[in-house]
Amino acid sequence: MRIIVIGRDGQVARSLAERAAAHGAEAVLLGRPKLDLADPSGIEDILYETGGDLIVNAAAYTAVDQAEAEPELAEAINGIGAGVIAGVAAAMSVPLIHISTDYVFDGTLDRPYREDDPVNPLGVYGTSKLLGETAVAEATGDHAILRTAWIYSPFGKNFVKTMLRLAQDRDEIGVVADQFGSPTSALDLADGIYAVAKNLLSKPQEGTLRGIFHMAGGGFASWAELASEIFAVSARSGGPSAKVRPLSTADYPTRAKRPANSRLDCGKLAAIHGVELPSWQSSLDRCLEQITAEQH
Ligand SMILES: NC(=O)C1=CN([C@@H]2O[C@H](COP(=O)(O)OP(=O)(O)OC[C@H]3O[C@@H](n4cnc5c(N)ncnc54)[C@H](OP(=O)(O)O)[C@@H]3O)[C@@H](O)[C@H]2O)C=CC1
Ligand SMILES: Cc1cn([C@H]2C[C@H](O)[C@@H](COP(=O)(O)OP(=O)(O)O[C@H]3O[C@@H](C)C(=O)[C@@H](O)[C@H]3O)O2)c(=O)[nH]c1=O
Ligand SMILES: [Mg+2]
Repeated sequence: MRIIVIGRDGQVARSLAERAAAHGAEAVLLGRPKLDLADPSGIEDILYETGGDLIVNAAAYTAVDQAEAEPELAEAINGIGAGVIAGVAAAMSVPLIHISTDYVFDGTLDRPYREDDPVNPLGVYGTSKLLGETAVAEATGDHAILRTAWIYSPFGKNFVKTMLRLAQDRDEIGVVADQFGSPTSALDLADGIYAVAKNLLSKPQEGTLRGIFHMAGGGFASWAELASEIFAVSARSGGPSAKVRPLSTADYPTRAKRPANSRLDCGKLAAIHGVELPSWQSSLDRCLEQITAEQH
């Protein structure tokens, strides 16, 4: 199985590269400057030249606060660009796995979100990702849109690495305790993506395998709970740690509004694709081990 991955240095792209061999797959990563989602002109030629059995779009404009100041760029990359990739996937007759986000929801529901719950993004990033979902679905029926959340990994930028960095010169860190979600290891997500890829390729006509699925780590947390667990694990191995001061959203103003509840119900994925990601706590342990190992 040869997979074309859109995105090169991102958390999910790098995790797909790292996990490829374990799934007997070859991952070819395409990123800027060669492939720029904001500049659709050359994309079709590059994808045809590269060739593959399936495309995974793991590239996106992911700076949630910055997006409020750059809505056109975020929508070009996450909306129009995603649709261009999907159109080429259709032309090449290969399935597309597209990665989307919990931030398409407004967070007002009082239970974990299912795939068919109403979307209503609170900010530009979520709006742009929702445009991408629509563009993908319009361009090709042969797709799985995987909504995931709160990704962490040893790679790139994420909340886990931010907390470890801040703890290096602070004893106490204020973290919002009233936003709840589904922390997800990018490496677990990569394993899940390969499992879905195999299902799509082995049953090209099977409609139930196609559509929107929630794929996130097992269990839920607030950002403050996640931070506390990061520091508890890090402290045990002598790494940086700090006391977490729980804040309300109002105490931590940000440019973009974030959902208070974006917990994802992943039952549909388990029932249809037979995929269930490990609990966020067990994977966080492994991620911190990997981060610590890389620092020595
Ligand atoms: N991070 C998270 O918590 C979550 C992410 N997601 C989604 O998961 C997917 C992967 O996210 P993640 O790996 O964390 O993202 P990262 O921010 O780690 O990486 C994003 C990648 O997209 C690339 N990219 C950005 N703009 C363009 C462009 N114009 N053309 C080509 N490539 C571009 C970046 O390239 P470069 O290195 O050149 O900047 C980078 O490699 C995205 O679709 C995101 O929306 C969903 C839920 C949670
Ligand atoms: C750094 C920091 C953040 N926070 C809060 C702000 C925010 O509510 C929450 C998380 O902040 P971050 O900016 O790290 O995370 P954020 O950029 O909102 O993360 C999101 O990224 C996009 C790409 C997604 O798709 C989402 O699933 C989600 O992972 O923690 C604190 O309370 N204290 C802090 O010191
Ligand atoms: Mg951020």
